[in-house]
Amino acid sequence: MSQSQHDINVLREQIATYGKSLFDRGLTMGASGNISQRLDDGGWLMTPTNACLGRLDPARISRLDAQGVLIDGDAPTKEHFLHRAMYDERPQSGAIVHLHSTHSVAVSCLPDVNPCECIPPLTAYYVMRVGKLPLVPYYMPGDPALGDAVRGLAGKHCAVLLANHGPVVAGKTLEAAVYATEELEETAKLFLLLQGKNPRGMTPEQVAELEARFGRP
Ligand SMILES: O=C(O)[C@@H](O)C(=O)COP(=O)(O)O
Ligand SMILES: [Zn+2]
Repeated sequence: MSQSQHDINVLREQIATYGKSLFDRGLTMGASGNISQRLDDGGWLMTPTNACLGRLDPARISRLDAQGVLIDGDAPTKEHFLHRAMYDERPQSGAIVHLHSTHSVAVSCLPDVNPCECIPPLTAYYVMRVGKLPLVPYYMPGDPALGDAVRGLAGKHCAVLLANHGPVVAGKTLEAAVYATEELEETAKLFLLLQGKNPRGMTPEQVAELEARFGRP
């Protein structure tokens, strides 16, 4: 059964609350970033294009039907196809967060980043929340080709890093997607702090043990 209007309004409020929390902590700036939530009827709530995540009006959050047609609220983020590509490949995911969080963006600009795993497994929590983070080649924001590029990776990865742009992170719930985005940003910071220091990361055995115990994110 699909959600009631009341349930959808609660989800709208939740997007605005998390958006403000992320913005207030400097995890995204200006009108950058976007958030979406899958709905039971096959549609989505998405933040409107050019909206500041810190000042979202829940009533103006875009609601799209299962075909991606706007049925309520303002025009959606220009990355709607990127979010939809990720949902198509990840039926287990209920929400997606895209930010321009500083340290994650910095990693996305490094020349020698490993495109299969932009940040090594430095901590257990990173392995549990984010896992292997692939790099998506640079595309202009809003380019539909970005959706196709993400589609090829999203089935196996809950998070991807857009080159010279920022992270896109899916979670079972919006809370889970936000937590994973925060963990990614903190680990990107650690990774940058440790540049040139030859850090001791998690061993493949330790990573495998975590995956066996907690599953892949
Ligand atoms: O970087 C961009 O332009 C977009 O990816 C973005 O973060 C904000 O775009 P809108 O969601 O369309 O405002
Ligand atoms: Zn962006």
